[in-house]
Amino acid sequence: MDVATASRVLPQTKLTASNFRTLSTNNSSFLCTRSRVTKCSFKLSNGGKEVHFVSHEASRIQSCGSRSQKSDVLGVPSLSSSLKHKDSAGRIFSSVGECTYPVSFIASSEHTAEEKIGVLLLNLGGPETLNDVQPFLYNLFADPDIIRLPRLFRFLQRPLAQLISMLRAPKSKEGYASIGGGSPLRKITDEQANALKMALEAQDISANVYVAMRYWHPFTEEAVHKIKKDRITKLIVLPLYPQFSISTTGSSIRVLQSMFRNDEYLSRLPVAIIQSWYQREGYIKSMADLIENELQNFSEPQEVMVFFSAHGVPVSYVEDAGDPYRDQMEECIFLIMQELKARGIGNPHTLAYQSRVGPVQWLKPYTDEVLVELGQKGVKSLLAVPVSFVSEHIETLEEIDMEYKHLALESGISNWGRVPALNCTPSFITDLANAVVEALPSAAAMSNSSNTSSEELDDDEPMRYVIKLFFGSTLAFLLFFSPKMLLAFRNNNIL
Ligand SMILES: C=CC1=C(C)c2cc3[nH]c(cc4nc(cc5[nH]c(cc1n2)c(C)c5CCC(=O)O)C(CCC(=O)O)=C4C)c(C)c3C=C
Ligand SMILES: [Fe+2]
Repeated sequence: MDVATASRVLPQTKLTASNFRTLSTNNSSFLCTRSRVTKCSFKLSNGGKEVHFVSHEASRIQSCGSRSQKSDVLGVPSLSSSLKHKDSAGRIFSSVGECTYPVSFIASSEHTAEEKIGVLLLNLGGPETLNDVQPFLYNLFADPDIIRLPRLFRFLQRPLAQLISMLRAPKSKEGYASIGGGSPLRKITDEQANALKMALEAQDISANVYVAMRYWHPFTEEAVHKIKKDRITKLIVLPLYPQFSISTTGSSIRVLQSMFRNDEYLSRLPVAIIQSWYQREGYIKSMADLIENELQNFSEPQEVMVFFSAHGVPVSYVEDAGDPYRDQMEECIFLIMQELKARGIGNPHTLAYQSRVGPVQWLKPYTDEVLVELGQKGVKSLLAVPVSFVSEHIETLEEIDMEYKHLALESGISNWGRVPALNCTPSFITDLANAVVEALPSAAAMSNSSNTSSEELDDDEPMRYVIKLFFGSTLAFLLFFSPKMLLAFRNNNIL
């Protein structure tokens, strides 16, 4: 895939929900001129609506086959989630999400001796002690990309976060207590950062690797402060989420953008952001290796149902806000299964979504419901594969290993296995290092453009604003006074 990841780089991005929606529409064409362009025209075929994105120093990387290819190569990326390409080495990658944003680049600068390269790993963060749980939850629910309130109700974000975090904390604490009293995420992410630094060194690239957590230490702000202190001259932003979601990578990028926008040094710093990398050959093969190994632990490996369990997101993210998460997840599973098939492993498989929170609809099917159904259908052996996250965390160690295992056994699935998270698997870390190397030539300064916040969504159109206002009020009313919500409050299992 090589520079394919770089095609997901999005400095100067206007990260708005309307962009997500507009640009994730299928059957669309995206037209950019080559080299430095001033205008990218995105044309929707349904309805003929045309949207123009103007950028002052625009050039757009299109997926290309060779590492030596210059970053100012422009192309005609497709938005179709089903499109797949082969690179010069015949490896398959897809164009999913390439045009999720209007993207602009300054032409590449060569890697020079004086350069101080930084790699910023984005992650979610987790409470390190039980006392951290409630403030961690507050940070999470105070994020407008996690609880997406209509603009008119934004003033409720923090009080709501306070309320929900307090109600959720006892249940969360139980979970964290059962996995040793805190999240292992910081330790594992630090190990991944060190391993990545070494993997880059093995390619003669000296880089500082920083960890930026969204909801707990070390916070994004702390990492950015270090980057400034170290006078980094080129930065690659690498989310530790293979698939893009508004709620994860999108949220962290929004924070970065608001920090970079108003800082003289940061706004000039050449940056490349790798949006998603679920389709990278190295990642797909590493996942297939883990599955292949784990299947060997079953007495009849070919009988085992391979059960992919991904973290869910509310349906509205995908269907209203255009989050590419579900499409990317489905394609990711397709690629892993294709890789297994190529190795002669043709097990049945299924995908379900776990960890739903609160009274809204989440992506379906739900993991717990599917496990029960599979048990009823007579499935006897099942291998759970956590797929949306690359480190062990509460949802693998507690939710899958304890809750779902228990449910599966109760439902008649007698042979249970679980694929470990990738953590520091060497082939995976090497692939991350390759992704960084491939993105280096495309680093470009972030724009000073003023409007990058997802809070400034699509309220600029009066009609849309009125509609949002109406549905927002209805939603808030339903949310606060629905029997389900009241029941949830009463049972203390809210969110
Ligand atoms: C790709 C991964 C993840 C997506 C998408 C995601 C969306 C999402 N999550 C919540 C609510 C919670 N998430 C919590 C913890 C948590 N979530 C992820 C990953 C994704 N979340 C991770 C890696 C973790 C940290 C785990 C750790 O080890 O600490 C929690 C807290 C834990 C709990 O109480 O269950 C909540 C709550 C929402 C609402 C959401 C999308 C809108
Ligand atoms: Fe989560």
